[in-house]
Amino acid sequence: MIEDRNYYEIHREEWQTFHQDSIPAITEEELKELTSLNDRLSLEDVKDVYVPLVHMFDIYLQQYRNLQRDKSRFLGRPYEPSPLIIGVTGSVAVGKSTTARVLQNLLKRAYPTKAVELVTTDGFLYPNRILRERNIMDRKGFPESYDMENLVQFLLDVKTGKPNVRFPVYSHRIYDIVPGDYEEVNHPDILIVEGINVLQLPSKQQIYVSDFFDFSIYVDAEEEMIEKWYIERFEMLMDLAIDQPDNYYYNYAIGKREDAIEMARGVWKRVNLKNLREYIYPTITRANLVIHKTTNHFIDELYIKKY
Ligand SMILES: Nc1ncnc2c1ncn2[C@@H]1O[C@H](COP(=O)(O)OP(=O)(O)O)[C@@H](O)[C@H]1O
Ligand SMILES: CC(C)(COP(=O)(O)O)[C@@H](O)C(=O)NCCC(=O)O
Repeated sequence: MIEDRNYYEIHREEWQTFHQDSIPAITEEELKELTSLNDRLSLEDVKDVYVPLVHMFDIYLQQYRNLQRDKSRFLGRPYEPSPLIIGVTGSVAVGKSTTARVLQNLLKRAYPTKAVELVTTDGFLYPNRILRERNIMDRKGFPESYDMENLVQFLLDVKTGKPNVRFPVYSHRIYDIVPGDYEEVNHPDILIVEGINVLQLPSKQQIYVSDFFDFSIYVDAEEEMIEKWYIERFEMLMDLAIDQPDNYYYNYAIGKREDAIEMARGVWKRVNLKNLREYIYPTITRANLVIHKTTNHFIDELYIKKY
């Protein structure tokens, strides 16, 4: 956990009482509908943690719009709305995608007329072919495994209002970039960018990914817990692969379970834990908000940056 005078440490019990009158209170029906979209997420977490968070985003969104509007008026330039961008980061398997998806759904609900899009930076990993050529297949997720220039260009295009901006897609199922597959965002009002690398400093570029962020979140938990969640997800991916010979996890799924789990533990330690310690965790102090999770993904504390 972080100890920093630049953060307000807020316990869940206090956090859950925060709200804004500008956003209508969520109904039990809506809560049930939202959690049914993601059965891993508890109703309490949505209500106690994510709803107040979306209420706080409202402050950022209003300020962002006012600032952009006043600035263009001052400069005598036409007001061109650009998206508010939120970054979500943390270790592999800490629950970033789950957090990003629930935020997307809650923001859509709070702003029914606004387009809220989600992009994961996995799509900007180099394809396995290139990782193999560069002999960095065991460095997947480390800074050198991402095409950061392309990611920065993507964010620049979206922020500056380019229409139909494409981005590549990564699949855990094939453990690779999906060849020729792209998704696109078209003038979103809010964009959530989720990935382990989004608060990292660039090695070559002049611009950081985080230069485009209006708000950033780091999802944090103890290493031993994240390892457990990583292994559980690995087992779930194996279970899904059992009848799919073309699935990356198939060979593990049909082999001895203990061997597969031992292998996954090795990957966790050699790759993902190393990456967490060397490159991901050091970015925690750049986040505007740290969400701290404990056993069973229960969120116990939040840290909000003061300045
Ligand atoms: N709030 C939660 N409650 C229960 N399980 C969760 C929660 N958040 C994530 N998980 C589980 O933990 C594992 C890792 O989550 P995921 O969102 O895939 O992590 P990441 O995107 O950080 O790699 C997955 O198996 C997911 O289902
Ligand atoms: C592709 C990833 C870097 C992305 O991380 P995630 O989506 O799990 O947050 C990661 O899932 C990964 O594949 N790491 C390499 C080692 C491994 O776990 O196989």
